[in-house]
Amino acid sequence: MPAGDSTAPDATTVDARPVTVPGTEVAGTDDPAPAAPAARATDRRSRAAAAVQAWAGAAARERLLRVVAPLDARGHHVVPDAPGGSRRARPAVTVVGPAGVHVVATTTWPVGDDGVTPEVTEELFSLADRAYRTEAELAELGLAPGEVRALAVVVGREGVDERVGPVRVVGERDVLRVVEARGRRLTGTQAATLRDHLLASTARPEAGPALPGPRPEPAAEVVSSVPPVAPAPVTGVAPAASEAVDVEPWMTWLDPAQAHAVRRSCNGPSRIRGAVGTGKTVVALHRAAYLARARQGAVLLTTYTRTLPATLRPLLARLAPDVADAVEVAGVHEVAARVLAERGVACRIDASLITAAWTTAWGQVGAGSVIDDEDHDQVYWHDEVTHVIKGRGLTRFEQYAMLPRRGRRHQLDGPTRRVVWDLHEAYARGLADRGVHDLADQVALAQAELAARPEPGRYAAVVVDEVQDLSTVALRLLHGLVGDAPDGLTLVGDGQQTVYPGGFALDEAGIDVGARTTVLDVHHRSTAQVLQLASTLVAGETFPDVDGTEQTGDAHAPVLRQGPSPVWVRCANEVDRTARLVRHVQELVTAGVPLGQVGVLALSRAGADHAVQQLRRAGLNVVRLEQHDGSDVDAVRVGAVKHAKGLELAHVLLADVAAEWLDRSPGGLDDVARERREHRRRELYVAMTRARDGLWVATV
Ligand SMILES: Nc1ncnc2c1ncn2[C@@H]1O[C@H](COP(=O)(O)OP(=O)(O)OP(=O)(O)O)[C@@H](O)[C@H]1O
Repeated sequence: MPAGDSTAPDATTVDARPVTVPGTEVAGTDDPAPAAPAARATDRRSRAAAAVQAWAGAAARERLLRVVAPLDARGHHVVPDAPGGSRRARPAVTVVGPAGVHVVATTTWPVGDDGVTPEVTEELFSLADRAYRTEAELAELGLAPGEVRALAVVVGREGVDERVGPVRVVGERDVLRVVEARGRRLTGTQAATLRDHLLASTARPEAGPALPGPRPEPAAEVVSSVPPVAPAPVTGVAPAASEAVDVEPWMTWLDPAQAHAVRRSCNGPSRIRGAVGTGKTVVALHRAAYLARARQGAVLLTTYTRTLPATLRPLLARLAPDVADAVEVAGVHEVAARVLAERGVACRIDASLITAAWTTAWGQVGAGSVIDDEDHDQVYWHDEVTHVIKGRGLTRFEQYAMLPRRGRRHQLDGPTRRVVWDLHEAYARGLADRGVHDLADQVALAQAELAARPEPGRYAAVVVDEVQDLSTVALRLLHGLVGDAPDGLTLVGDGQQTVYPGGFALDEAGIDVGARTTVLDVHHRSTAQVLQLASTLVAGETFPDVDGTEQTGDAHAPVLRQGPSPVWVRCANEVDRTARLVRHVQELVTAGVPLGQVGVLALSRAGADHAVQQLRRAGLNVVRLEQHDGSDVDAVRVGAVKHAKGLELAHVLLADVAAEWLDRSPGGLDDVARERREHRRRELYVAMTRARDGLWVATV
């Protein structure tokens, strides 16, 4: 078909050409009817116009069906769109198949240099709106929002590939290639489910216009995972093992609460929470991509853990190649460092000088004082200074004297707090004397810098994963980047997995999430057996949630996936434990488990170092988690639990667990011992729940 045909009349253009439409009694302008009264003439004219419009609509539909015929021939389902949209909307079809969902319409896209006319703008806007409505409808079943694409086709053309907002404009002869280039994303069962749903919905009347834009906030305090319309059972459309797709299953198919959380529109900062393995990181990735598509400007996806961004970056590139460049994935310290560098603010981080500053301060203030007791080690006071004091950005002793110290069980009296404050000041002097800053200073400097000279356009939105690990100052920094803008700040996390003792509440950082919280409750990672053992560690325990309340963990739906029982070995001594650990890794390798799917996690650095040494001695390839760049290297992952946050492995071995940490009720513990034990057990809980299939714990 010639290029010029793209401007042929269609349903949006009332053309008065003299055409006789078969099956109608209405003729064109040379109607030989005898002269009649004016009213009858007007009536005839309007009936003629309607008939021509109907004809033109039918022709446009036919043309559209010709455009998608090659897809039909390749096994994609073509579903006619429901009537609706704007009066001038072109007919559209939804193509559902292995390559995802495409809402397709033809366009009068300009051929020459005329630019985009208002008519084309309206066509594309209308198509984007149809795709948006389809996305909303299919999200109820769990289809990931990014899977619905809007395709405007220039009839008779080849080699056209333009993007106008969310709409991709392609030539007719490019359609098949463009669609199939997306690879195999949906299983046959999923595609058929979507087709049936769309076919059923085309039969029902439109729910009225639903243009993209601000949507009303829900009245409920917490949005439950139950979608507004009962979805098809997730299990019914989840990919079966025999129907492999080219992408990770979660990239295209979400559970309904996840899909809701990704698309939810909020008039201010919002929160997404859920127990371990409920897909929070998955949702964070989807939401970052979703916001990048919906907005002008960059989106920041950030987290506290330095190692997690390296894992997230390649996932995002696969999930959303179309917007991967618009999403910056960076740890919060990386963001702070960048801000300072851009503004020429000096900030020198030097680990050995930082340690020297601490050691000197401890010698000057801590050693021999009331805080130098048997109950607390220096790590406790270091955490108190860096997380509790500096993490909040406290500047005066009076602030610290009154602080509730949420999450720290051991109460400190006034004189003790005074000593801790003196220690903090001595440490600060020590850093200054050496011309260095620690990581808490780095974030505080960047936060102060941005507060003094804001940069409102830097990011269109910020999505924070593992928010429970951030400090108050880090949250202020991130909040400062986007403020309370609609959908500006999305906080994702689980207070039960807190492994740093800052204990902050969102209001300390000036953040109010109001009723804008979504709770995820389908566990997607571990077997029921792994989860059951891990859950005993936190059952009945409370933790200070970022909403300022004391919480027990979020519940999740029963886990159906079954696997072997976790192994708990009681070893005679350390030598015995190491030998068994190495042997178990070797057994997994012999059983065909890839080395990269085995993780050895430790609670202490010494435990991780020892495991690395012994595994290497046995000839096994090892990569330290803190040095891992997220690539798919064939080596056992070894590291501290802190570095395993957000990660998962098929098999997890715990290298340095003390038997008493697993003991349910030791009794008679004072506050300090109780706090330490709770902290340990929370870390163990995080470590164990990194395992998808196998868990091995050895105690001495
Ligand atoms: N919709 C889904 N379909 C299939 N798998 C999913 C889905 N959502 C999540 N998963 C899988 O579940 C596992 C856990 O997901 P994710 O890491 O996002 O959970 P999380 O809540 O962030 O976990 P944690 O808090 O324990 O770190 C991953 O293997 C992920 O691929």
